[in-house]
Amino acid sequence: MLVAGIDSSTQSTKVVLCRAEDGRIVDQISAPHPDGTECHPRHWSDALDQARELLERADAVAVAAQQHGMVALDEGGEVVRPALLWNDTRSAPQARALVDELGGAKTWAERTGLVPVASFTVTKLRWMAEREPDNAARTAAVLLPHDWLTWRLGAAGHVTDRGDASGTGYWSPAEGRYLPEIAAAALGHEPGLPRVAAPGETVGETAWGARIGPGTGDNMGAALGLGLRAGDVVLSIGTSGTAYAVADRPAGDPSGLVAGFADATGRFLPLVCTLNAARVLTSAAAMVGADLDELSRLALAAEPGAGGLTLLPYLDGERTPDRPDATGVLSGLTTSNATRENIARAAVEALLCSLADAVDHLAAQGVRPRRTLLIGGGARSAAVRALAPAILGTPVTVPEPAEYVALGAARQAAWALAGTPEPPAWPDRPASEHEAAPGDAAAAESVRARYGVLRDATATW
Ligand SMILES: Nc1ncnc2c1ncn2[C@@H]1O[C@H](COP(=O)(O)OP(=O)(O)O)[C@@H](O)[C@H]1O
Ligand SMILES: O=C(CO)[C@@H](O)[C@H](O)COP(=O)(O)O
Repeated sequence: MLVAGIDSSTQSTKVVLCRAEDGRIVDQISAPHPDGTECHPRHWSDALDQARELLERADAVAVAAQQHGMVALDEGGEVVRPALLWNDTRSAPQARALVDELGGAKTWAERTGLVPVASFTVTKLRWMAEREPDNAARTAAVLLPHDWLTWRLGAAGHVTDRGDASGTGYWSPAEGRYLPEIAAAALGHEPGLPRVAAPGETVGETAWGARIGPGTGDNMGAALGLGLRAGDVVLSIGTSGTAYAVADRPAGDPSGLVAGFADATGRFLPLVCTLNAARVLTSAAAMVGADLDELSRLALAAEPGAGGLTLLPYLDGERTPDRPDATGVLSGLTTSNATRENIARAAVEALLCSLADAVDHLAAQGVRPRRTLLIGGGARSAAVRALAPAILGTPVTVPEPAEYVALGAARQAAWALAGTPEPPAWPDRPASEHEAAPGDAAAAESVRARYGVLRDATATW
């Protein structure tokens, strides 16, 4: 039996076809999405259509997709406007207003596991209600990207899962139910919301007769694809930077730094997300006129500390910390340290400092890492892999490069096929272990200290 897992993430769609019994990959394909922070959902289905032949070989399929995006549908199921994505910051003022209106950060964290920032769906509903009242009035149902793709594949009605529902801001992870009054307060009327399927449930059948799993958010998908265990902390360097761990109890962090998501297995997934990750490297590469491999080589040729350069990597505004209007800052520049090598090094160190902050936020909520895993496109950078242990202050495990989100969706599809209470036990994939080089370890403390000073000094800019 074969199963297909779909990862419809910010920059692209990736599909893997695997053997259902052990997850061995037999084929894979990818197709790009347009750039931008809003996207008509038809671009996701167009990208998926390019994988149609591969998909039709599968006996079961499931979709994991970028979280939080607002897909508004009218009475007839037509898309009302392009989806506002998780990295669109226009709803930051609405986020602040919603926090105040519904009783403050502590109440939000207790009720929904989240404190609204612009990423979460609920704030996008409010933005549409205020700025596009006609679109809001026409909105009969609100889905997330994975819900919409799952429906288009043939699900029986609108369906979601706990993982993705927990990123909306109108679902309670602690109680496992919607809070429709919050969606209504944001939008101006109560929209139809997708049914929350059980983990491992079959939610429909494709046109070619394959079972459809419930799908989930991309981070929950990666957790399932990695077979995450207690004590594992994942750092994912994709368009977003994320740090997360599985937990038996829901999180509710009133500071809003940690989002108290649910996972795709019935447990929970406390998670910190930044807006700036792999693209910090692509932007730095463009700055120094290099490709990504050359950027990595340049960074490794520089001394630890980048000759005194520090980059604050909030290029597209930032979500953690909540600074939607922030920009990047390059500090400490002199005539003697302004080299391509130092700029490359500063970019890699900045990305890793931002992830180290994310791990600290998880630790403040009681997550104690025993193993740190590095995944996502950015983990393909040799410089990231080499410098991560020193900046993070811990050895790092890098699973072999693979599409872990898509693999998680495939494992969920295999689960739906098996109809068992637990997902099939797929073997761990090979991984490499990385330790800090002595010179890097000694310098890391001052690199993080300088980064912290710049981060805090710019908080009110
Ligand atoms: N060798 C590399 N070095 C640095 N970044 C890389 C490398 N290979 C891919 N990337 C980056 O990884 C990102 C894509 O990662 P991915 O995890 O697939 O993101 P997403 O899930 O957000 O679409 C792109 O921004 C790409 O530039
Ligand atoms: O908003 C979040 C998590 O809360 C992001 O992690 C999105 O889910 C997008 O992920 P990538 O495209 O970076 O994989």
